[in-house]
Amino acid sequence: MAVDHAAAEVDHLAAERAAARFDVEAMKIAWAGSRHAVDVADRMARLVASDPVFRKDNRTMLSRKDLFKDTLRKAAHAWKRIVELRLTEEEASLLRQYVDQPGYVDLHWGMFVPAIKGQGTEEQQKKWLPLAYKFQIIGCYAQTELGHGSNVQGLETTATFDPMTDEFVIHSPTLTSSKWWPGGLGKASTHAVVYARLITEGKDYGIHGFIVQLRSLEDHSPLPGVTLGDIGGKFGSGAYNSMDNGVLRFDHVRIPRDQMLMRLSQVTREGKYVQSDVPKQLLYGTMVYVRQSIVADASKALSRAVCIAVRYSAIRKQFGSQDGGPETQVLNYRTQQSRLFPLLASAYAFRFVGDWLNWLYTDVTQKLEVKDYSTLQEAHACTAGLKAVTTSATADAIEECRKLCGGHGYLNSSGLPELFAVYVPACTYEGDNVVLLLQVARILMKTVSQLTSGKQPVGTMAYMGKVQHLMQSKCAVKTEAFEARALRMAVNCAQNIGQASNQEEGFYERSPDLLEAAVAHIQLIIVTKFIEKVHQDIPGHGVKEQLQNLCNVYALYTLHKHLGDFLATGSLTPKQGALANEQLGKLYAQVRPNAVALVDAFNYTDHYLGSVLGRYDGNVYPALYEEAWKDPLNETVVPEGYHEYLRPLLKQQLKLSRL
Ligand SMILES: CCCCCCCCCCCCCCCCCC(=O)SCCNC(=O)CCNC(=O)[C@H](O)C(C)(C)COP(=O)(O)OP(=O)(O)OC[C@H]1O[C@@H](n2cnc3c(N)ncnc32)[C@H](O)[C@@H]1OP(=O)(O)O
Ligand SMILES: Cc1cc2nc3c(=O)[nH]c(=O)nc-3n(C[C@H](O)[C@H](O)[C@H](O)COP(=O)(O)OP(=O)(O)OC[C@H]3O[C@@H](n4cnc5c(N)ncnc54)[C@H](O)[C@@H]3O)c2cc1C
Repeated sequence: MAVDHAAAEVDHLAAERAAARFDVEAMKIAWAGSRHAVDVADRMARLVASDPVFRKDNRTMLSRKDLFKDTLRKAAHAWKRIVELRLTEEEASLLRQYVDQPGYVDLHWGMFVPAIKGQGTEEQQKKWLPLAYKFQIIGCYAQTELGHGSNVQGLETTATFDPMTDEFVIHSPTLTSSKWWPGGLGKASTHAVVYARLITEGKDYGIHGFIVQLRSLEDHSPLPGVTLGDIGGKFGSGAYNSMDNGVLRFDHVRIPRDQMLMRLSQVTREGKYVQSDVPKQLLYGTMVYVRQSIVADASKALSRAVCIAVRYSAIRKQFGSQDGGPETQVLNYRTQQSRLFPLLASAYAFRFVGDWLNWLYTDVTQKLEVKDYSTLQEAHACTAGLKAVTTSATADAIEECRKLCGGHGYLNSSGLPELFAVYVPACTYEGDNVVLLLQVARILMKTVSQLTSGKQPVGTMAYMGKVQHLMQSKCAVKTEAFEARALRMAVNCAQNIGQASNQEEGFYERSPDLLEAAVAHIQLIIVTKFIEKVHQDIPGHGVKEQLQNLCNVYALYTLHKHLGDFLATGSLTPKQGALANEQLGKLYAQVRPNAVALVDAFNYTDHYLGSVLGRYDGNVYPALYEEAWKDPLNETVVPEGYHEYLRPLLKQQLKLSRL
């Protein structure tokens, strides 16, 4: 049962809902993963929607200061509820999701705690995690600097070991070494995991993590030698401005030696650097964790936007009534369908690939615990690539949904401008998408180069082992065409790089093609995982059929959009390309009667959607009208400034016209 719309008097979308050819309740389970997941999400969504502290309809009208204070208030209230109701970790994390306001807690739970868990020794975890779990300290993840973000090895902050005092001296030697961007740093955090170059016995050992206290636990003032603040307003109103992204400089700040995160390497009391027998890439482990959770978030953001656009498109009518008949629902226009339904299919595709990625991440983590590092590269390639492809597609899709809602989509009350503004930095944070795709491309090139040596690729690269077959065959319009396209693009790149004077130069020259090869590889993964999902036993009347349909839409739409790649690599013939497009049109017709029910299956409350256009009851026009009157500009009939600026102008014009 959906949440705060139960009491709606009229369901303007009732006819749409009645037309659906599948069991929506069963689809909710397929989307959420289990009956239990639906129930917990429902309970948490209700809890948030019914609590006035979590109100967010006025957010875009708040000043930055008020918005920040509102975020602090919501975070404190959420924590109070979590403690009072003894919520489980699963429930608490859903509660935070439905509160739906970026804030320091995201970085505290999402990066600070995982960094200590992943890079701290058992002893360090015992010391710091209980403090973090009880919010006795608030932490952030201070990696990026003013001068370097993507190039982590280029960071300049130093941590120099002083054997005299058994301390590290943390220092910002240049302006560009100032930490810049960390969320929660600007105003809230008391501590940070700071990434700095470790220097001991006069040698620079590169980037390592350190736990550094930044503010007093008594009065929140910065500790001696620490300069910090907020980096300023960001894109959009409301949106990510609730987050205090910060700047931080150190002037020879001393921390005890045991605040270096020492699971991967240690510095002894004498100042000797000791490398553990684990791969040094584990330093990047927190980023791998966050990237997989960003993929899960992509389907949430995309499904929100699509839910708004589908419901509104079913309500909105334009044209077609010249002879007095009813106007056409814009959802019936073929163009609206061909723009919107692929996004609906993508929301489902990203949801399922996100689940799979979560499984992969859990599997890798378990292997790491028994010192099996064999799937580390696979985890890096999949998290980096899927993060890049799903966030770029989602950001574009939210903007497309805004356009699909016409003029009203541009109003803050549609929820779409803020959703876009909050979401779009996902293309940059946790690794710029281009930089991440180039990481995937490097791994692809490595895999191609190993094919001749007989080394069989594994995991998501396994298809490359079918090189003989895929390089020659003409493909049916199925997964095989995606495999052939991805492999041939990668092999073409490898051949072109091979002709350059050296590997690095070749990689640099061919990087635009490499990006496309990486995208092709990742799209193959998304299609494959969607197909695997629909091959599972999925209960509920018509549910499997709908998912099969959406899977076909996602695959054929991707094919249509990238037809140039498929044709250029000879993976498909032009005739097959045309047939695929033909088929796509037919699939849209099958989605149409189910579209509203397919977005209902996301089970979002009106509070979470935060959109007058996406209301469950479809009662859009009165809501739009009422919302307008709430704007602060409408508090007075005659605007402030009339007497200073409008009246004199109007009087002056009167004089001129009399001349
Ligand atoms: C409407 C309201 C709605 C409200 C919604 C509310 C919710 C909102 C919540 C929002 C919360 C969002 C929080 C956002 C947090 C953002 C935090 C950040 O950005 S934090 C900052 C994030 N910053 C970034 O992401 C920085 C991006 N940059 C980087 O990650 C690295 O510098 C690099 C990967 C690009 C290069 O690395 P580098 O070492 O220089 O050089 P090489 O390339 O030579 O690689 C060497 C070897 O390592 C290997 N390898 C590499 N990575 C990994 C890995 N992860 N693992 C394993 N292996 C890895 C690689 O394959 C190679 O292997 P091999 O060939 O030798 O075998
Ligand atoms: C909202 C937000 C929140 C953030 N939160 C945090 C946080 O909590 N903690 C933290 O430490 N950091 C945080 N960051 C920083 C973020 O991780 C970095 O901004 C991100 O990793 C990108 O790095 P950059 O800014 O150095 O971009 P740059 O690398 O300078 O990118 C600029 C351009 O150069 C291109 N480029 C760069 N390198 C290459 C290359 N090798 N080949 C081709 N093109 C290239 C990029 O594609 C891009 O177009 C946050 C950023 C944002 C926007």
